[in-house]
Amino acid sequence: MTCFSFLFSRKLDSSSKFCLEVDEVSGIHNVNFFSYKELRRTTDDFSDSNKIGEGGFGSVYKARLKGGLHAAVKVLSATSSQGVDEFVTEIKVISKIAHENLVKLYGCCVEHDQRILVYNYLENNSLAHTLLGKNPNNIQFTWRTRYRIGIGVARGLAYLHDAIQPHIVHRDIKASNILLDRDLTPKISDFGLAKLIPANMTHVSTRVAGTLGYLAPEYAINGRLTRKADIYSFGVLLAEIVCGRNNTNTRLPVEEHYLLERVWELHERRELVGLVDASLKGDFDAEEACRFLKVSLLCTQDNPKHRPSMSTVVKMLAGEFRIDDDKIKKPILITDFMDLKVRGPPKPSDSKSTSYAASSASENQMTSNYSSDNSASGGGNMAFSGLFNRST
Ligand SMILES: Nc1ncnc2c1ncn2[C@@H]1O[C@H](COP(=O)(O)OP(=O)(O)OP(=O)(O)O)[C@@H](O)[C@H]1O
Repeated sequence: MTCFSFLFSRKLDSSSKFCLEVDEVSGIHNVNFFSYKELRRTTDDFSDSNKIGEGGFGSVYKARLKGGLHAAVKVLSATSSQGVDEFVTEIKVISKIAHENLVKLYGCCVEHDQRILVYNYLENNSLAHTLLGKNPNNIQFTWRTRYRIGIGVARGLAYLHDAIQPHIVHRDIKASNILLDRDLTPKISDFGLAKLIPANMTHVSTRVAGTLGYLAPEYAINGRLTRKADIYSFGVLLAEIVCGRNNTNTRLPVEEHYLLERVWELHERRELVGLVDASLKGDFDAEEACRFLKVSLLCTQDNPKHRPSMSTVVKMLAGEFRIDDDKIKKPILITDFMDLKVRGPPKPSDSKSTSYAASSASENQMTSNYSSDNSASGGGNMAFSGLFNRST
């Protein structure tokens, strides 16, 4: 990891007083530690004017560090649905790796009951806010930009999945976890749910967590986590990037609610080009755009073994690996075998914690509350940390 020691007050070592305070970070090395005082000062006492976002973890503030570097400071809130485990996972995973398409962790703060993460500041927010949301900076997502974003995210994931040992499964690939820097280079963020898969293992069994709409059905049902779960989520995200809409949008006519279903229908009719974001006004490379949508279908195939690896996806997107149309079958949606029902229409005031019930053909049942992901989804995306009764 790059050392930013000129910016930071201390690093964790055996003499650090923080070691005594926090069992949970023992075993974490080479992480820069900020003092709470310093972060308070650089965010102007966590002022509202410096607040740049809010997620499941807590609030995010813009800070100006010593030396003038900007940072995003994520403060774990006491009421966060995410906890100390995810805080520690995030530090352990991201502090050891570096790639152009992954967010960079500058360090953290662990003092008394404060848990804070400090990242490089990314000027252009997330794809959920910009491409799929209100787009306050009025970013122009030309076809070239979308192409670069799609391939960039694929490269970041290929690095996590194939280039490093143990492999890392991110588990929460979605539009709000893809941040954009000044040049609109995509950076995968939010490693709090990530899992390491040692080389000698094909999967790990784990509590199911992720975001509905992006969640690979086989993982949601049996908790067997492989890299293919991320590949499924990437396929959903890729379709969103090309089409400029959320994977689920219940404000659209009923036949258009689910983006993947639309992609499949138009693929069968050989009319994929009709799905490309209308805001491009036809100014795109049709061959590339259709190729991207076909990759999206391949990534979301029912049988995880039929989904290409991320390294192959990178080559397919770049046109260096031929896509065999015969291999593209109907993608699988979680709604295909889980009868997900909203108990009553979500009210605007319910936007942070709407209860959802799920019943499925199997014995599995989601037992958690869900919270809505972002307003642009038309109530479709539900972020959750779902617990399934399962026998794995
Ligand atoms: N490194 C960063 N640079 C700039 N803005 C950031 C950075 N990290 C987060 N943000 C902003 O803060 C918001 C909240 O981020 P956070 O990762 O906490 O939650 P989220 O991914 O939006 O939602 P969830 O926690 O439910 O997955 C983001 O949408 C983004 O606007």
